Amino acid sequence: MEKKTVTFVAKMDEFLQSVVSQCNELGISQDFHIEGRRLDQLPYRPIAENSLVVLSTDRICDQVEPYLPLGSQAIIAKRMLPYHSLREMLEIPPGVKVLLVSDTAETASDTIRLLVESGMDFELHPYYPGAELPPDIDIAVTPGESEHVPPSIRKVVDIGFRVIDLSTWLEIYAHFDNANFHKVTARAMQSLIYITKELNNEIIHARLLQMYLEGIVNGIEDAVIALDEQEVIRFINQKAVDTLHLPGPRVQGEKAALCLPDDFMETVRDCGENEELLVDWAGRTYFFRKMHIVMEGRFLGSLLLFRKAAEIEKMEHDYRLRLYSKGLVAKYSFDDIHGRSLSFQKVVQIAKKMARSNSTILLLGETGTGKELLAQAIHNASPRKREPFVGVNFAAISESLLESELFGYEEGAFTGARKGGHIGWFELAHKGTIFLDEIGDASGAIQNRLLRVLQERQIMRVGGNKVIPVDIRVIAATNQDLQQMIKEGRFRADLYYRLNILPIHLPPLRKRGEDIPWLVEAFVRHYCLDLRRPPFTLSREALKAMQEYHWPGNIRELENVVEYLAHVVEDEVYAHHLPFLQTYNTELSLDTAMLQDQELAAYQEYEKRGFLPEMMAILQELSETGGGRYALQEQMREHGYELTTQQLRYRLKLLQQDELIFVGKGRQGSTISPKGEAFLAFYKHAMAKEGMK
Ligand SMILES: Nc1ncnc2c1ncn2[C@@H]1O[C@H](COP(=O)(O)OP(=O)(O)OP(=O)(O)O)[C@@H](O)[C@H]1O
Repeated sequence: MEKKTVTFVAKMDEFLQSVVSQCNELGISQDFHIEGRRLDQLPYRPIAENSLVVLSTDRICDQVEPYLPLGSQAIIAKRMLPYHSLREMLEIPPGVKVLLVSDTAETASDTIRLLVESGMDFELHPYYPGAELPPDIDIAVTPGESEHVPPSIRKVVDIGFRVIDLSTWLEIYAHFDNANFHKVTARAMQSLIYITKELNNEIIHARLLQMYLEGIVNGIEDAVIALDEQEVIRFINQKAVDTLHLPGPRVQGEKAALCLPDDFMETVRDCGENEELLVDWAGRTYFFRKMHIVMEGRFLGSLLLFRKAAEIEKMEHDYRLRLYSKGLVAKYSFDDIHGRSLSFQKVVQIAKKMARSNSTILLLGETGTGKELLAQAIHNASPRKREPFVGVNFAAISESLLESELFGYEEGAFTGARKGGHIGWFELAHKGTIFLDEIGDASGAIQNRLLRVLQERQIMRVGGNKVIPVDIRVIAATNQDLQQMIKEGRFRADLYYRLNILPIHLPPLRKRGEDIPWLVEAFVRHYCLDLRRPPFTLSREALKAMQEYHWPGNIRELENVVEYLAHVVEDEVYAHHLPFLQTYNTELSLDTAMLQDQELAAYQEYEKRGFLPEMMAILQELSETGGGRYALQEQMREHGYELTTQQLRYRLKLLQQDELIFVGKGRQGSTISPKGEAFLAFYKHAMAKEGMK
């Protein structure tokens, strides 16, 4: 059978092209001979006789009429949106303002009508070249006219040309009595089924996602409520239902003001975006936070999160306890720092100011001047106070261990490396403060690595290949003259400049004699309380002697002296009681039976580490001669103890920490303390008893 002709007439080529592709898609070209004419072609490309003429719009009827061949009939095409455009349109949130961009006012309003008929419920504003652009719109929809979209639009959805509606195809088939229309509907249905399936999958996916999200939000510890822009409750988790004593999640969909407590709603309104408040409702304190939900630049509502303040405090407390158990806390604050001299007050004032900044601090001062105390106080006055404080003493740990302790190591980094690797001090200090004590004792290799950490704020574990960023505040301290060490090539100048950003010089005690009475008073109070004994006073000449003494061990030494006095004097201290004015005085020495728990612990610790005899030999040497480290090293060698400088320094440090010796600055050397004498006597006594058995 000869195919009948259908001629489509339109102003634009694009319409004719879209008809051709629709005919191919739906198999219409198999039933009809399809022709296309642009309006301006009609004078020289006549329409075939007996052809059915389909006009793209009724607006061109008058222009086409003169060219209609005798006996041919014209119909107006009804148009619809292409199915594939539906998906993209559904992604636009309902109620949003959308610009409908087309080439003319007519096509713009035609498309708007089509969209409204298809159930799209966003606010559509027509736009075409020359039209005024309404304000506050950043999404545009266009039927293949994206070149007319104004540049201020952020998102463009091109739905493509409107295609011929199925009812028009039915009219064409009916006109020629062609019974094949069912094939066309079948093909059209296929596309629809495909789209429906896709949408269905998306709905299933969205439901699953919602279930997951609800599971997550119900699982978290915070109470959560989501309100839309009309303050209707869109979501509420079980925790919120319980906290506010609500009848159940069925309040979802209700106006918040009608079902949530008044004082709660007051907080919701008072709280700004992303603000956090501490509020009291029904006699309990809560931590409340409000966040705005914004999509495609549009405010969709608010997310309210709240929790009992006591729970947060408990969490913080538990966290602090964990830090305590690992020894990662700073015990001291500025309240524990005594001293009223002008020079010292200045130091404290500067330190308090520096605490607020994040910059590196370098504490310089002789041994015992309070560098570590100050570092802890700075940490506790800084915004990092709730985070770890990690102290590293470069003199107390051997070079071989130091690198892996500082930076951690990966599993298998070396023989003996722990399974699962090991977290280093820099990582432990993340978010907190790392205190690099005795930095002058760091070896060249460690100085190199430290420099890199300070520059890059990231570390790499030993045997690892991953860089780990660390957010740390660095406080370094030394009693050595770093500038002199730089001159001698023992300290890197660039590391010094990285550390010396905010330097604080702690004055030695001999330069602030006016502090001595205050310090003595504070330590007397402390130790007498500790020993549960009445406080004692210092005679005028004892105080004078103290102010005249040169205090090589600074405040640590003064503290030790007061502790010693607290053990041995009754109610008044005279100059002859002062240990630094005596050579060893048996009458005043502690009875070995009086060995305190702390000393006993030290004794057992040395024994456990296997260097009790060495420690006693050091004490013996110091009790006989005293003196500098080099001489001591030599004397120890004579006694058969081969100690490296590092080892000797470490042992002296331990003895000093246990208050058995006083360590002087530089070449001043160390002296045994009265406690040390008692300790030594106790040891000798124990050895003698051992020998008699
Ligand atoms: N201003 C002070 N007020 C009260 N106690 C102080 C003060 N300064 C120091 N101390 C006490 O003196 C002792 C030594 O202080 P700290 O360990 O901080 O000194 P340091 O300068 O770090 O010594 P080193 O260089 O030997 O490590 C500590 O017991 C500390 O509590």
